Amino acid sequence: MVSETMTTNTMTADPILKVEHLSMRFGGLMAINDFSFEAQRGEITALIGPNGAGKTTVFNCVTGFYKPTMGMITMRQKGGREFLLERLNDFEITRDAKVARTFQNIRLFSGLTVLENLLVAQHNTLMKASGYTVLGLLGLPGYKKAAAESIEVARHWLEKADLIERADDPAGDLPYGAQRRLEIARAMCTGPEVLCLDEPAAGLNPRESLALNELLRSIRKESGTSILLIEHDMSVVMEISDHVVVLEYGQKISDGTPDHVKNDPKVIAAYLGVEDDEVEEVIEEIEEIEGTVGGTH
Ligand SMILES: Nc1ncnc2c1ncn2[C@@H]1O[C@H](COP(=O)(O)OP(=O)(O)OP(=O)(O)O)[C@@H](O)[C@H]1O
Repeated sequence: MVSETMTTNTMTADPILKVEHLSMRFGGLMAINDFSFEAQRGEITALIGPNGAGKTTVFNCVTGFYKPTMGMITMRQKGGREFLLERLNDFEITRDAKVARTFQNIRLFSGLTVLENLLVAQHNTLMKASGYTVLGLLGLPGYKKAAAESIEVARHWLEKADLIERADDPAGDLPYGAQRRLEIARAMCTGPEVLCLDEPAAGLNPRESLALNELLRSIRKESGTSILLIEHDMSVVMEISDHVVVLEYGQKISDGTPDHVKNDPKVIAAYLGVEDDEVEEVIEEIEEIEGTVGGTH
């Protein structure tokens, strides 16, 4: 029997992230209520749901910005090392577990150049190579090698994000869509195993949206980084995601492939703002209206 909440192929399952029984309470509000899902290694997993459903709260729990009221978030790196993210601080989640994130609102160093933004992201690696001493910065061969490598990494991601021509321009001068890609390139420079993107397509025009899709696809294909995505733009979600999880009022209402989720009456009801048993009726009405409009041409 196929379970109501279909998940991706369990035969080949290799979850990089497991969220189990997650709950988050803000005063009297249960923003997330006993929410569980898995993100598979190397896949793009999208977290969708109406406004206020709790998507950003889940993200904030995964990335250490919030400590969940209850639940367990396990991240398993490709080498087999496991981290219980709910027990770590945000900087440990980034540095040790290798989970990177971007935010709904762009947070670049707008006065620094595009290239400098990518080099700053590799500060931790460079400081380690310096032995945390000024002498190290000046003379250690290990530091020189690490510095050359970080420029190579930056160049690689500049090319992937189609920003190489703008490398020496201040980040703040880039068009909006390019700034979004720069944020993602900057996160990739830290060598993450999981990349969490909070509404990367928000405010993009269709051309910028296409460039974003291409960048995300190339990240999945070439780096093997797993992507966890919150997104309102359904064309982006349906085109690039391997797996979609739907939240409503802090609870999971659907989980499966984009096609499964798209046709799930519970999801349609949540987005239309109607009761489950009214879905068929509403869809018929919409089809009738579409038919009438189509018929006038
Ligand atoms: N720090 C907080 N303090 C109090 N309430 C919060 C806090 N963060 C989120 N909430 C509440 O939790 C609920 C879920 O919010 P959240 O931002 O996670 O939803 P969302 O699905 O990301 O929404 P949107 O799509 O609008 O960004 C909302 O009712 C919100 O008001």
